[in-house]
Amino acid sequence: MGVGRRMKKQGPPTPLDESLVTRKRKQVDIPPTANGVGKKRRTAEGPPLMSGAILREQKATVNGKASKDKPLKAAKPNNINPKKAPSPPPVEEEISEEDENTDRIDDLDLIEDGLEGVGVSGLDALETDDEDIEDDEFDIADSDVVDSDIEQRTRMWSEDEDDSDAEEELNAANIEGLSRKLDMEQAIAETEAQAELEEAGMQTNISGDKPKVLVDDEDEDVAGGTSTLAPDLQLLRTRITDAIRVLGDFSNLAEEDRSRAEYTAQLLKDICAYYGYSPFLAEKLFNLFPPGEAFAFFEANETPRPMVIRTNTLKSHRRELAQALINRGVTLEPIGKWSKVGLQIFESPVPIGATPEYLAGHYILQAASSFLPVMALAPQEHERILDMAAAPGGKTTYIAALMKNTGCIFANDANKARAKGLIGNIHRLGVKNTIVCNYDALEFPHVIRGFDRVLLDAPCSGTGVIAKDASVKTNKTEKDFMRLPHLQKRLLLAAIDSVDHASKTGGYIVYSTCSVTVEENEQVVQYALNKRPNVKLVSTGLTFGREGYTSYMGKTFHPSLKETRRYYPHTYNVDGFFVSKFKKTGPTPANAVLAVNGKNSKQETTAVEEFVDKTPILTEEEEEAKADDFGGWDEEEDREYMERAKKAALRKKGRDPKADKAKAKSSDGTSNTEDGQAKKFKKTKKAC
Ligand SMILES: C[S@@+](CC[C@H](N)C(=O)[O-])C[C@H]1O[C@@H](n2cnc3c(N)ncnc32)[C@H](O)[C@@H]1O
Repeated sequence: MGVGRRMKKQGPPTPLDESLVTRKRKQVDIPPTANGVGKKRRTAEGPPLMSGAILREQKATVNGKASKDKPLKAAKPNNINPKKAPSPPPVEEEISEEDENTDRIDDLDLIEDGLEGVGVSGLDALETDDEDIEDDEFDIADSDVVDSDIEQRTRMWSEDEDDSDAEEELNAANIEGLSRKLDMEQAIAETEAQAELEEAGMQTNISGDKPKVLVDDEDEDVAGGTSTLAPDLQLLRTRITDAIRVLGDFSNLAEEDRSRAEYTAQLLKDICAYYGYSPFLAEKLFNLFPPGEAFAFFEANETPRPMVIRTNTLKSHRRELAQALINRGVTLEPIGKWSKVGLQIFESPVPIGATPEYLAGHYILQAASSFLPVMALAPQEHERILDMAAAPGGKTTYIAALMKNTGCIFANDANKARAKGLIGNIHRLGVKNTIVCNYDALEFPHVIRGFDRVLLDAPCSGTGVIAKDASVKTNKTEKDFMRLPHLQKRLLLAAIDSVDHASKTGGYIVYSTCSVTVEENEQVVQYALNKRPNVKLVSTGLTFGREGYTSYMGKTFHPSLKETRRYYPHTYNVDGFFVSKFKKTGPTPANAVLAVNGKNSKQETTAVEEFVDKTPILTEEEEEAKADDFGGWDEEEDREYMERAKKAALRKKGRDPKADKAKAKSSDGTSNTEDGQAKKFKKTKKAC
């Protein structure tokens, strides 16, 4: 590859080619909605990525509306063949118990092949003062880069070098011109979009005021297909957009004597046929948004999110890494002001999961939204952290990097095979402060507790990462949305009970999922608030993301749920995610049962022997005096807790603990106080 070509790749990606029908079609397809979703997507089009970003930043400054939770480029459509038809409904596969328990992996670390089309990010305009995260002082001008690109690249890095760059460009002399230019661009985009909408209307027989959406006779549903005919995707799509238009302006556009429910039912049916969702999941996801936005969400699930890598600051610096990859012909740029370690990869002639830098552990492939729970956790150096469901380790290794390999992390995963993958990543990235364990995390407060911070990145349905795993569209059933929240609730209580409320530096719990359903998020958080009055929700510290629901479909949640954050593919071009942060304010009250390793939830509420977090609140001197090599815990006390837990569990099963003890002694010659769990615990502690 010649220098010229390489240099060409270094700059921001070129704007989408006007001649491609795909762009137009994408615009046409966004129905104008009351909430402006369609409009947002249209107006985000136009200038090249970075210059667009800079201009938009300037405009935002001009208007004084640089909204922190409204990324200026968030709604930019992906450039991955927007014409692509949605994936057909996947063939239903039988899911093994293990797969079910594993649930979603929100990291791409196992991807080892090269890049093909990579979407344009909406991330780079997100703002934050991520002061906690260090960046480096790599001088880009010293590189072997040909001058012609330096200008572009300086812009590309301006956010690191000088946050005020964009504002400096905006001065009294050019403010008016820039503003006018932006207005013009916006006007052009809107006119284009309008024309295309009209054109779309004319292409069908529904041109006119009242689109024909409702199908009277199912047998004659040409668009939706019959038992013998494949669905007509183009017609289906048009009907979907028309239904959304009607629902957005019902009094004017609906046919006479037709109800909203009829239109909604038809729309849902068409969504299922077009995108391949089960009716159950389509409805669940549809209900999260106004119709127009739901459409944007379903659309976003058809294109992959941008590929992102996280610099491993234990081994490299972002600029140094970027330079090394640029030299290999990789086109990349920082993901945005909100992260100083993320790089978005646009194009690469080499497999990004097999470069020498990758193998040397200078970076990890990690979805952008997967940074967020760790940023919310905000681990401090020398702390003791528990990552309850850690494999394959994207978040664990980020925590280790933020802690600069100090303190101690317990990285746990119930799945042994996945825990091995976690070990691999830990080694590759040079993490030295982490102990990998393989417990059911429900056991945790009885294995070790007293952590400064706990991350529970819970197993979930993966409705936020459908673009990565389309099987979610059909393989999640009603049962999953009962089973998973049930597990998540118990895991969250275990997370809370594992934290030291008296931690001098922490006392925080972060609960996150890569799912967007309310059952797995707000409802789980609300359950924890109900069961543990010794925690409260606090700000995640994340500067963007939508507030969590405080009410949803007749359910009302605590007002503090607005401290939680939701992320969607169609708003920030990131995987769907949910992040919440709790502060533990006191010991678990006596009437609450410390989360136990019960096989059923009843144990939590009906245990005869209650386990109470008796951790006293100590003064600083007492804490210091108490602290042993690992922040202070009492082995005798833990053994006692474990024994009592075990006895309670046996009694509940109707067995006599004494008889079992005798049996255990006779079979392996050891006392049941030295059971597998205690041994594991001892080993773990020794290793630490
Ligand atoms: C969303 S993934 C975690 C991703 C991980 N935090 C990361 O950033 O790489 C959920 C994990 O939970 C694990 N898991 C499921 N049930 C568990 C349980 N009861 N205890 C501990 N881990 C569990 C799964 O094996 C899976 O690795």
